[in-house]
Amino acid sequence: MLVTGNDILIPARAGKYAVGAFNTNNMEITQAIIHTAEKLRSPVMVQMSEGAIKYGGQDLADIVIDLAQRSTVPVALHLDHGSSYDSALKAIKMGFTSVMIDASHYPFEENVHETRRVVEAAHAMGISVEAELGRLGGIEEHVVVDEKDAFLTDPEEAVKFVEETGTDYLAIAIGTSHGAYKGKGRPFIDLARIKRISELVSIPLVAHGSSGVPAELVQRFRDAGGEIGDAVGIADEDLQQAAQYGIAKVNVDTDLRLAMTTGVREVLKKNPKEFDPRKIFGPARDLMSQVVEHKMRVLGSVGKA
Ligand SMILES: O=C(COP(=O)(O)O)N(O)CCCCO
Ligand code: NA
Ligand SMILES: [Zn+2]
Repeated sequence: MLVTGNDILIPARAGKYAVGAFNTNNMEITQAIIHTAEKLRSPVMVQMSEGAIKYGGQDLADIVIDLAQRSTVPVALHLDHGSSYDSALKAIKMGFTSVMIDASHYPFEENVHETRRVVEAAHAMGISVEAELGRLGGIEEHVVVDEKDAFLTDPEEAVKFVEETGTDYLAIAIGTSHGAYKGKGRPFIDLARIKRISELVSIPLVAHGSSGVPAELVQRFRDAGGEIGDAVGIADEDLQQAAQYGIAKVNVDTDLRLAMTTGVREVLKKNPKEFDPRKIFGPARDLMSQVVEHKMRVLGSVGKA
């Protein structure tokens, strides 16, 4: 069934598990996400960035909405990194049941103002909202500690932000970053900060930049002809700990991108004569389903639907 983000995330925070929010850009990715959620009896959030909306438009949104409506588990369609009030309202008109307004790059007051506008409009239409406080990722090792703190979400400021905006869930900057290169060795994620924020803020918390970038997938990508540097992601154990500390939504895009591309590359490399789209995209869909399954097991959402 198609539900709002609150319907999925409030129980997740209360139950100390997290729910995967997986980015989609086509039918196969959407099927891998929702069919795996049904197989595992897991709630799930399917998200589209503004780039995905540009790429697939209402056609793609309708694929998600139709699968969600027919699904036997709760599914929300979420706008990822909405950049403006207009973008959020457009997504709601397209049938999205959850929208992010990401005004985290503005000064605090402007972030509050922009977020509150979206919250008022979305709530008037029964849609739930994600906002962001703090600067996500891209924190390099060379950044000295206090500068590093300048990026990460301040717990006391988070309390004020949630009170002043009425946002339903909050994306916090905890050291993670988007993409395949999240640091060296075991990338930094500030579990102590998550715990502190969760003690002060009772709404569901969101972790962006949480792909695991598993080494075996990276190697398969390379072996199939892909080129990628020393890619590394967030450790499964760290995400499990974060879910104990109030993280209820975990964003995953890079792992699905790597899985789809690896699946396609392997077929094309192995069978240069192949040109049946079902034989090219089918294995990619299967590999993405494996990635989604692993993540749901790590986050603890299996059987929660
Ligand atoms: O937080 C994330 C996903 O992070 P990750 O790149 O770790 O999958 N997203 O919001 C998805 C869009 C960013 C481009 O990947
Ligand atoms: Na988001
Ligand atoms: Zn993100």
